[in-house]
Amino acid sequence: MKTAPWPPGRLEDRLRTLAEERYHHRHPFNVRMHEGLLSAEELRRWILNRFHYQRHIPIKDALILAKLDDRELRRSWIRRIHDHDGRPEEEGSGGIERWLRLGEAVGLDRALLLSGEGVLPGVRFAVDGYVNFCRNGSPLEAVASSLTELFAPDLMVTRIAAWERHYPWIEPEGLCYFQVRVGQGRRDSEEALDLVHAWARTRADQERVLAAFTFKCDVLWTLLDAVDNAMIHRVETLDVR
Ligand SMILES: O=C(O)c1cc(C(=O)O)c2c(n1)C(=O)C(=O)c1cc(C(=O)O)[nH]c1-2
Repeated sequence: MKTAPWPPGRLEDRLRTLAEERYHHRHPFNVRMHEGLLSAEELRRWILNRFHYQRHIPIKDALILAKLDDRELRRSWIRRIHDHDGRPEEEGSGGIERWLRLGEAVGLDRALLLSGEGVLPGVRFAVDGYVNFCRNGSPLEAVASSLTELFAPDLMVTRIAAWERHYPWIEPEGLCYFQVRVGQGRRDSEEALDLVHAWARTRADQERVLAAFTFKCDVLWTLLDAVDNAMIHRVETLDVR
């Protein structure tokens, strides 16, 4: 006998329960960040390594775009690439540019971020894992893996407040990436959730959604593990002090 699909709302409840356990807001590195316990060196290392994630987001979105066979859907999804890469007619726009400015706000040269030097092996593996998951997965799985963004805006609001309070040495323009992303993240994750609700018609599909979401939580967690462990073992891949 085939297992019946969960009723509407149940899938979302399951996602929220999973996030409560596994989303990276619970990672010890984020907890210490919000408590104001990170050194300048630790924050810089996070920003440098997270840039590796940021610059791959439009690449994975281009892979998803290529899987969408509907013109309206492609028209909507392509906005994500513009949001990160910026539009040619708006020089200096886009999330990647704002992240480079975040780097500058903590004293990291943009040339260093762009060089990729100092990106930890664990971060490279985690980001490769995410990009390849979207390359090889079904449209449903690839879109579902972006659903962690349902929980990113609240985390960013906490992060902005924590940075203003505990790390006043960071130039305020550095926060711009997060201030802009809060709204974009809410809109993008609601769009992704609507697609997932429309596409996941069977219990097996719904289970695939949860598996994709869990995988993505693990990507984000592993990225922070790598950054955190570099501190503990003082891996001197790069002096970013
Ligand atoms: O700082 C964060 O905690 C955080 C989390 C996430 C997320 O949960 O995937 C994203 C972002 N930031 C982000 O800035 C971003 O552009 C983004 C895109 C995506 C995605 O999977 O498509 N996630 C996230």
